[in-house]
Amino acid sequence: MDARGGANMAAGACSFPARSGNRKGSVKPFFRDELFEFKGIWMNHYFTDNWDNVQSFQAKPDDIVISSFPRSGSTWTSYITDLLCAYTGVQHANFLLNSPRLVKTHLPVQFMPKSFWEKNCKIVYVARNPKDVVVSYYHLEQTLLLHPEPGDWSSYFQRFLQGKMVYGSWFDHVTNWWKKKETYSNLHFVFYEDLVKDTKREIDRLCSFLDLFRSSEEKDRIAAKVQFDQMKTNPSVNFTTVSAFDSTHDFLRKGKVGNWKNYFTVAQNEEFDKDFEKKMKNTTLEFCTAL
Ligand SMILES: Nc1ncnc2c1ncn2[C@@H]1O[C@H](COP(=O)(O)OS(=O)(=O)O)[C@@H](OP(=O)(O)O)[C@H]1O
Repeated sequence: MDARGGANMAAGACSFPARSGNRKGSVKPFFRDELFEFKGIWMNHYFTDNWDNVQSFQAKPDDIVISSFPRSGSTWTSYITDLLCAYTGVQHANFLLNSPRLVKTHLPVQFMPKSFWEKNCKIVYVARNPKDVVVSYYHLEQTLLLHPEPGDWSSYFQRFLQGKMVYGSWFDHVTNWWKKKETYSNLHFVFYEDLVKDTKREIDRLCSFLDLFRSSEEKDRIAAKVQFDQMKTNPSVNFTTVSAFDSTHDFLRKGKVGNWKNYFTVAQNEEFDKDFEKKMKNTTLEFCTAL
């Protein structure tokens, strides 16, 4: 979980859950860590060793949380939100202040520190077609050295369906966050595919949710600044250069809807669709997985 910036923007960036990659005397700064079941969710130690601090995190009422299952567009949404909170065409003094804090997390809803609920913080949840998520996650895990070895594509695909991923099952993650909307109104869903299709409209919606008033010109400037090609060349949001990554894959990789079609076999697609239908049958959340 990163506070003020998932997009590593202004002051006060911190990571949550946060800890050093140098665990239990390991000489390597980062190392591949195995999955284990943690309170019913597959996790790795990198994200759980700091658990008491995570759970006792003290939220402030104006904190803005950006939550998602990994690889769903959270960096993009964090960057947009960060610019919306800070941007007036030129960087003004507030840009250097620590409020509001942006807190980026991939925690399943049941793991969220209770302080966020008590303070009624605004939470933006980003969701993406799981077929693109699994492909994107597969590439990330090849390069992000603190995650478990991804193995080959077909076994990774099976693990995704079984929910044996860092942060658990995509299906549970998304549907449980969606269910939270029934009892918590300060929760806004953003869909990656909508952001790709019409960034400006999603920025408008974010502004309404966050009670931010930005001129049309400001929103246009932000929409241009957060396009994939712009972000890819921006080291503060394309984290490929940080030391936990080897440099063979890009953190901001393709930025496309439907890239899964280059990886799924016909049989995998059929298996996925069947599983999707079964696991999503009790939720009102609708997804188009054919895109
Ligand atoms: N501006 C913009 N336009 C389109 N797509 C974008 C953009 N910014 C990030 N991305 C894509 O989002 C994917 C990464 O998601 P996350 O930021 O949630 O990843 S992470 O969990 O924090 O590692 C990852 O998807 P893939 O390219 O499919 O791997 C990023 O490229």
